[in-house]
Amino acid sequence: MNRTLRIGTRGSALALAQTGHVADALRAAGADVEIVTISTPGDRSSAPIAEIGIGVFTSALRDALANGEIDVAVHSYKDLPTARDPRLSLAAVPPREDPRDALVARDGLTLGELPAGSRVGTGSPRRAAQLEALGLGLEVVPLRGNVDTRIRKVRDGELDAVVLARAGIARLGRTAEITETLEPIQMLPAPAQGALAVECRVDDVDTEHLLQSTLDDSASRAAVAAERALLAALEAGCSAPVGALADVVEDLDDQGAVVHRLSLRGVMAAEDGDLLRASATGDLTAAEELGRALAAELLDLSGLAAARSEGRS
Ligand SMILES: NCc1[nH]cc(CCC(=O)O)c1CC(=O)O
Repeated sequence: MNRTLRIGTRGSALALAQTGHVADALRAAGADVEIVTISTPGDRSSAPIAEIGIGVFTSALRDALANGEIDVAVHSYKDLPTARDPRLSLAAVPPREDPRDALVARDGLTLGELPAGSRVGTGSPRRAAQLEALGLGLEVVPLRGNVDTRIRKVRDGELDAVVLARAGIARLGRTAEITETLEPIQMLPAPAQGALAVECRVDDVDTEHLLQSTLDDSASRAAVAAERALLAALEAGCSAPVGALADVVEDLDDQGAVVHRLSLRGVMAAEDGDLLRASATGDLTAAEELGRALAAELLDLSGLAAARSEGRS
């Protein structure tokens, strides 16, 4: 291809870092690329995400792509709405970063070392619900802003700790500031956390092929597909309290041969704030079915939980 690919990105340090990696990989494959920064309403507002809605970071980028202002859009996958955009093709899911959440706390402390009453910042209902369920007596404080702003609140002494996606901190080269990486058993990440979504126009088959062959990682794509199908089936949107994580695991088939399968875990907050958990394993080629099946199981559990709390009252 001898045209220059215009890659659109948000202007935050995190977005520029992750788009830079995508651009480098495309250049290494011989493509001619240029980066175009697009400002989104999500970048201009400081209201809680739950109020301004899912898609605030991504729809301006998607419109610019559909209109032909750019040829490729790079998103944090977890910020995308679950509904497909018929104008666009999800051409590549690059190898996923560590999907876990991370704690940045004062004085090098871990979650378990934070004294009761410590103020822990997060704007995410998913993180808040899971922090509260740990029973450590932590005070969860609402928080928004970019990675730098959030970490600064700990440095300034305004908060004792913040919880962030490890991937975001890593992409900014600041992993030294992490005081604990949270295990999924305590804190399941957001569906698709740590993954990127690289889109092009649905009719731009040359670009689609280039992105797919240069960037796509099938294991990351399958894992994220399962997590997102679970989220979509729970109709929860980005900031609702749903966590999910799929891992590719080795299993044995009927003949005793090693096969790769998907192991999916999910968590959801019931109405009374209790956490409901479920897990299941399925074929790599049926990721979305696995996600939907686990969502159905969580919905059954939430029905049982609701009936139980009614019985109590
Ligand atoms: N909601 C904002 C957002 N979108 C993507 C990331 C981090 C990188 C990623 O998960 O890919 C973050 C920051 C955070 O949750 O701490």
